[in-house]
Amino acid sequence: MDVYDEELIEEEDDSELLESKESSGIMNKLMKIRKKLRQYYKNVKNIPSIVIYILHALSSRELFLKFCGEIWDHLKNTPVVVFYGYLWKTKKVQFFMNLFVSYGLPILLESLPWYFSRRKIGRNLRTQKNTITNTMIDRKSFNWDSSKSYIFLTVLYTLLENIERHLNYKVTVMNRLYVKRLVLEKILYSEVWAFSEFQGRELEYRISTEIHNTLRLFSFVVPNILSSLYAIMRESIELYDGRAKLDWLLIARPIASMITWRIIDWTKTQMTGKRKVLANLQSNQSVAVLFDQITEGLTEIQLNNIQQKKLIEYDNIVQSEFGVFEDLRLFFNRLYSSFTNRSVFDFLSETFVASMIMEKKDLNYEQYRKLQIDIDHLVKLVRRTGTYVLQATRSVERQTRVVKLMKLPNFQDEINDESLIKVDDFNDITLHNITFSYQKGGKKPYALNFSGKITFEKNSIYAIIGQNRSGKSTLVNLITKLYAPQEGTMTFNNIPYKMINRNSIREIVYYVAQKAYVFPGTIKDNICVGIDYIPTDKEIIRAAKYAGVFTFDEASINSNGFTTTTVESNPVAILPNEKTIDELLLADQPKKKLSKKKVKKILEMKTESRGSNLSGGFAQSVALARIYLQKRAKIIILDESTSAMDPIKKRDVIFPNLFKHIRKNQLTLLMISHDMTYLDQVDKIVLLSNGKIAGQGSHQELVEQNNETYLKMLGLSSKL
Ligand SMILES: Nc1ncnc2c1ncn2[C@@H]1O[C@H](COP(=O)(O)OP(=O)(O)OP(=O)(O)O)[C@@H](O)[C@H]1O
Repeated sequence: MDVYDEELIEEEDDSELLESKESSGIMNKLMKIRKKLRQYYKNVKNIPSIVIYILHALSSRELFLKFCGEIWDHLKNTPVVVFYGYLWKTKKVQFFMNLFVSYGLPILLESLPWYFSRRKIGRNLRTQKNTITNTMIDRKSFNWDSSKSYIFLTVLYTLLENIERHLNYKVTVMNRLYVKRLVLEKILYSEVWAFSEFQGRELEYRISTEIHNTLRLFSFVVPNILSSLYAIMRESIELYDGRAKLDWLLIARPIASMITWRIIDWTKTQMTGKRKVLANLQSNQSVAVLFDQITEGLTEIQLNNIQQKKLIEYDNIVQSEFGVFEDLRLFFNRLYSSFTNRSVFDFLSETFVASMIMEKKDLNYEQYRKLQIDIDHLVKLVRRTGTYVLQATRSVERQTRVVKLMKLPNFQDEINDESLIKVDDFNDITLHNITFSYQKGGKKPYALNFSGKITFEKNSIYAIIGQNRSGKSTLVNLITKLYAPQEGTMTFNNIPYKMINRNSIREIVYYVAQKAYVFPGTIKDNICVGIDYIPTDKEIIRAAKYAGVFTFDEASINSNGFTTTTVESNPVAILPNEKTIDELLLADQPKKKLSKKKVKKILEMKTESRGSNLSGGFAQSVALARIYLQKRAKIIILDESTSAMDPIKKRDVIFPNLFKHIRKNQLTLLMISHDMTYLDQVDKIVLLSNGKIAGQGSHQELVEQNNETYLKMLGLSSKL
């Protein structure tokens, strides 16, 4: 039980408390006992240690409060508490439905007259079935009344059972969906760096499933344990009332039968069961991974002719599976199961006990059956309770990984944190003497480690350049508050970054990555992602046009959409300037403008996950188009977002439109690129090398300074 793990019961700082109370006599004794107890429970982690721990906590008010605090600290991150807390905040109806269906309804049904209680109806049904059967055995005439009542009770029983089941099912399905939403919310608002140990699929499937399973503890397992315990109590009382007819053999037989079945099951598992399951799981997983790899890298596999190697990999997995199937033990396992399933023990023991009891207690067969059925039912209840208790233990064990996810650092609370400043305009950003490392604790190697100052001001265009791994993207990561530097100062409008709400910074910034974020939908959907108004067709077309979405090799568009071949730019396909939507769409002069049909076709073209049906440069154009629809952004950051575009498109469409847009709207552009052709058009270049500032200034200034690194990058240095 992780609630009672070492952390919780380790030597706490209540030593002060102990000392301050040592003055009083009785208290003194209590303290000594408590010290001893503490010594004991420190070493023992089992139920007695937990009981002792609780007793210890109950010995003073302060310790009790501390104990409650500690328990809460542990519980608040458990899936059950987190999930119900989440429902309470976001979906109260579902919260109350959970409580009602799991706890309220069973209590309600049990407290209404007997024909509302499944337990009581079940008992009546068992008795009536026995009576009807025995009427037949005794060759008496058929009892229509009992039969009618049996049918009626069966219908009622099924109705009640299914109402309960249906409600349970509904709540469970909804819970499952809300669990996924909770996980999604955690992912969306968690610090990106905290995810290294979680994989996307694991978060979506494994964690969701584990949270869901642990919720069963609260919504299914615990209510069932409680209702089974209640039923055991009631059924035992009723049996006790008729104890004159009871005999120990009657009780011992089903217990012995239960134990026998346990032994049979255990032996079976020992023989082959677990090994088979394990092997199957492993091979399934390996096959899934192999298929994943193959679909991801199919192009490379085909072009490099490595299909045979992949088939051999599969054959190796199949071989390991055969290793298990060839095992003779499987055959013996089957043989053993067929024999034990014939229930020899059950049959012989029952007939033996029946003859003994009927004679000893002077019972007829009907009376004997009635007793036996009630006892069997009781044993079944005990067995069921045991299974639920086992399930409960497993659920608790499962919590560890989920708790880890719940504890992931996230900034959801920051959204409404009033103590942080919200910036709503942009003047400047400065970074001064920054040291930053991705390693925990800010240890070497440093991604950035510079002395000096970098400033980004409003209404300006900046190019951030440098060789691979020089720290360009890292600089952007710091500016967008994705990470914080270990040393140095960073300010936004002269306010230290630490004091600023990160969401407010991100409202002002619009970021486009190198690998375009393309999701399944249409090109139009992908252009409009993330904006909080509905743009007109005219706005969308203009954005697309500025970003080069219509600048392509016309031959590459066919009846199925685009081919993924590299395209050569066709500047003649550029749309005309500033026309009305109808003019834009109606114009159909193939050599100069795109027809309405083609524009529509492009915008409505289906995109696949990760943009797999788009060429790299085209996907980048789609992503770039988004910046032209941003109305709040004051800073545009492009992190190699044009790297896959052809040089003609960049020269004729992308850069002219981009710079015009930035200047016209008085925005600030931070552009990371390995493209050197536009550098004379930017206001300032920030040159990085190995995490340090290698130069700053306009193209002209850097050339005049004879900046070695810069000239080298331009290919102008003799010291290449
Ligand atoms: N998420 C990360 N975790 C650990 N190290 C990282 C991470 N991102 C970058 N680094 C490391 O930080 C250093 C700087 O990387 P960064 O991506 O900032 O360089 P860059 O100049 O943008 O490079 P490129 O031109 O290749 O994109 C590199 O050594 C890189 O390996």
